[in-house]
Amino acid sequence: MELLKVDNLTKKFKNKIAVNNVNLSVQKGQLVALLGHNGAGKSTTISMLIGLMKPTNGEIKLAGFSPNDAKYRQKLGVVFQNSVLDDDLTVEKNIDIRAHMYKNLDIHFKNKLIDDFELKNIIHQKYKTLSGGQRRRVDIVRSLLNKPEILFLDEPSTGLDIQTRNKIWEVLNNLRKSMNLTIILTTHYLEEAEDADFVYVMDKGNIVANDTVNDLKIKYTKDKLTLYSNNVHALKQHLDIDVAEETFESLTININDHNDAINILSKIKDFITTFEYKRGSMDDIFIALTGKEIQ
Ligand SMILES: Nc1ncnc2c1ncn2[C@@H]1O[C@H](COP(=O)(O)OP(=O)(O)OP(=O)(O)O)[C@@H](O)[C@H]1O
Repeated sequence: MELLKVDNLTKKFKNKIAVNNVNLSVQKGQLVALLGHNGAGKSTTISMLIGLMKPTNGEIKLAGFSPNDAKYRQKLGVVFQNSVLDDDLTVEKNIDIRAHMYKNLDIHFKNKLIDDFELKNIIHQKYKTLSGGQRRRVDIVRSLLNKPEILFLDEPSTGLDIQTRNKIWEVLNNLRKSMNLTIILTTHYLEEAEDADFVYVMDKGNIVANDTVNDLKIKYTKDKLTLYSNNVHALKQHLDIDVAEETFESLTININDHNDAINILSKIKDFITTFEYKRGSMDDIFIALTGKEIQ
């Protein structure tokens, strides 16, 4: 079922077009990534989707509602790049202030979130004394208290260590299963986009690709096979395929998949000492589409 539909979304700041005719379609329960460099237009897009910024042009519908409908806002959870919590209040107080804003708050769900995101032993600490990872976990709990249908995460993992990032995603993935939660995230982390059901790549305000991770890989990446040899010259003569990179001890070739690799390896096995096989990555996709590497 289509939950969010965005048509020709555009935002101009004076003469600058920050978001240019963006179309999005998000199905309920999907994890959708908006991937792009600094300044690509991701945050501006999110700001319009959460009703914080008025589009210059275009239409946004969430389950049929527009951003200025109260029902639209009730369906949202938002984690901003910069926290909106009160530095001088404890974690508990910050969460409770938000919880009191909801008439039908599910206390069990609130407690479950506090457990799942492991906030119990920091619950009496002031927000300003928390580490970046702890803050982010509190921010996410705050955004989920109202059991949103759709959660917007604007660069949720920036500056977090790998363990915190994994923990956050473990809990979010469980919520996706149990609540059929839909998540839209903007990210610079390719690994995060790798798990997405669908990816929109943004560059200079435009969507330059929209596809599943698998299809993006098929279209824009090649697997690489690096062959190491004591006699690179002889190896090259036995390969009937173009060489992408050459060093004094190795040749690297672009191939379609592991079946190609097995065929090639069986033909030239007597000429190599060892090999490396590397599958195409999201990085390759980004470079192919924008000419730049993402961080
Ligand atoms: N209020 C504003 N006034 C003028 N220009 C703006 C404004 N907000 C954003 N921009 C410009 O719009 C473009 C898109 O910015 P945006 O913050 O959406 O990018 P982003 O992809 O989210 O980048 P980042 O990854 O750094 O957060 C940038 O060139 C930015 O300078």
